[in-house]
Amino acid sequence: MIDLSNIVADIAAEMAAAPDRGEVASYIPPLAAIDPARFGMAIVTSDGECYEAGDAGSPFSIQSVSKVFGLTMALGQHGEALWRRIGREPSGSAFNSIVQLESEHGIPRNPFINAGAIVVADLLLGRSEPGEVLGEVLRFVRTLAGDDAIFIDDTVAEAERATGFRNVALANYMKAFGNLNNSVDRVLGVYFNQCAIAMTCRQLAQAGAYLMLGGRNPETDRNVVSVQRARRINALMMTCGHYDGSGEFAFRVGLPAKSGVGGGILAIVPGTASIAVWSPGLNDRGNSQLGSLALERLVQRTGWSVFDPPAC
Ligand SMILES: NC(=O)CC[C@H](N)C(=O)O
Repeated sequence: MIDLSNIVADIAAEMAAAPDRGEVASYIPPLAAIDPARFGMAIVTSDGECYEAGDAGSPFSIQSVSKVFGLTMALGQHGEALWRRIGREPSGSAFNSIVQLESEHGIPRNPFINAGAIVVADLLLGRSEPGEVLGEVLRFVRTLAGDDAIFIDDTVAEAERATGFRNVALANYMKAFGNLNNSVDRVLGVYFNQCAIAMTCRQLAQAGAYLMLGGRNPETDRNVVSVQRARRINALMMTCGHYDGSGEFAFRVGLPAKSGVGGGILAIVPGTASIAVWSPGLNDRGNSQLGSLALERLVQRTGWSVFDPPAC
């Protein structure tokens, strides 16, 4: 019998003592100010329990973890047509890289690198106003988490707009290839604000629960996506969710997971658990250093990697 309360408490204690905490993202100024000593973890299980430790109740900037929610919404609106504009292969490049776009005609490798998420933002926009779309994204995440307290951190969004030169470059480059319908300004208005959503580990683990349950949100008991779509989103998280660190993460942890430069990671154990970890220090691939380590320890103690045999 797995004693999750103890496991989560032990991991949080080990992480509190960890000497190498990585480097906090510095290119978005408000993120640079976050204390690297923070660590939180929350696990929502398929039987509705929530186990948590450390700073699991502190909001943090979810950044690229939001790409999972954006993709889920865009697939709901556009279905398989989305894949005409975005690939499904790992990039092996940094999250904000531009290099592949030139030889690949402005089609981003996958929806979880910045370029891919910018095209997703364009798809979400359609002919609507950025404010409306952001309202929908926020409503979606609040519904998934069953918590209306989730908010967009305007200071972070503003800082991203002021410093997001690479994202402006990516968007312009894809626009030149005809892969954005809206203006760069409108698309990035959605993208920057979506990245600036703040959530706690508890809220994030709850929001990801539909991916553990074959598309069903346990809060509303409604299907957010079909079983097949949940499986496919999980597959993309496994292969692309940690950018050029995705192979290493699969090797060490073996779970579908999506990271963000705020230091958050959402990881899914299909049929069993939805897990959110947060520690702001990043490794050299821009993924949470201690978040990855905490998940590695968790799968070692639970046998939850998708590459482990089922528990007998
Ligand atoms: N990896 C990330 O979390 C990147 C998201 C960040 N908002 C950016 O665009 O650079």
